[in-house]
Amino acid sequence: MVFEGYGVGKYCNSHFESTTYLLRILKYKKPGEDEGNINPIAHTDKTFLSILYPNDVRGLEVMTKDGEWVVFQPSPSSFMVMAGDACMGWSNGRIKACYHRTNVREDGSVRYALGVFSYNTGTIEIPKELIDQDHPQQFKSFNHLDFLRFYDKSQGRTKSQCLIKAYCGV
Ligand SMILES: O=C(O)CCC(=O)C(=O)O
Ligand SMILES: [Fe+2]
Repeated sequence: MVFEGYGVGKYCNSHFESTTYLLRILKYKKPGEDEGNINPIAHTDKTFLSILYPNDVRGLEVMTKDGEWVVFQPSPSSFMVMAGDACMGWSNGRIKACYHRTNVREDGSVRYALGVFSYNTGTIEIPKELIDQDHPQQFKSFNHLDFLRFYDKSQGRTKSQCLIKAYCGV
């Protein structure tokens, strides 16, 4: 859908042939008084796409482009699809990586979510159709798995920042 929406559907097959998925069960709760912050700090995912299916406990918060935090309202019939850093690189910055955090506020509530995270095993290149005078190239081609290694090494120092610019920004 995303590829077709941008008129680059012809690259879809080759992209999916080199896509791999990670399925995780996530569990978060409001931290106890002596626990500090046990939930993920604000971040962008390092994925291409992340798909979340949570239970009915609220907690996922997403930052709007105006800098406001909004709480995602879970419903049994909805999934949350978020662009990660790799999608931002691939789309030449047209699709922004979603800045989000988990913040369970209700005492005793436990948030469970199923997360499907997609990664590309090859080199990600911006489709030439997405580069023009109005949209000059913002990212060099990059290997997604090498980008994850770069992220791993920068843990703690830059964990909360969108790293894709630091990694392969032009
Ligand atoms: O609370 C959630 O479901 C999202 C967790 C999250 O941001 C992540 O695992 O990257
Ligand atoms: Fe996340």
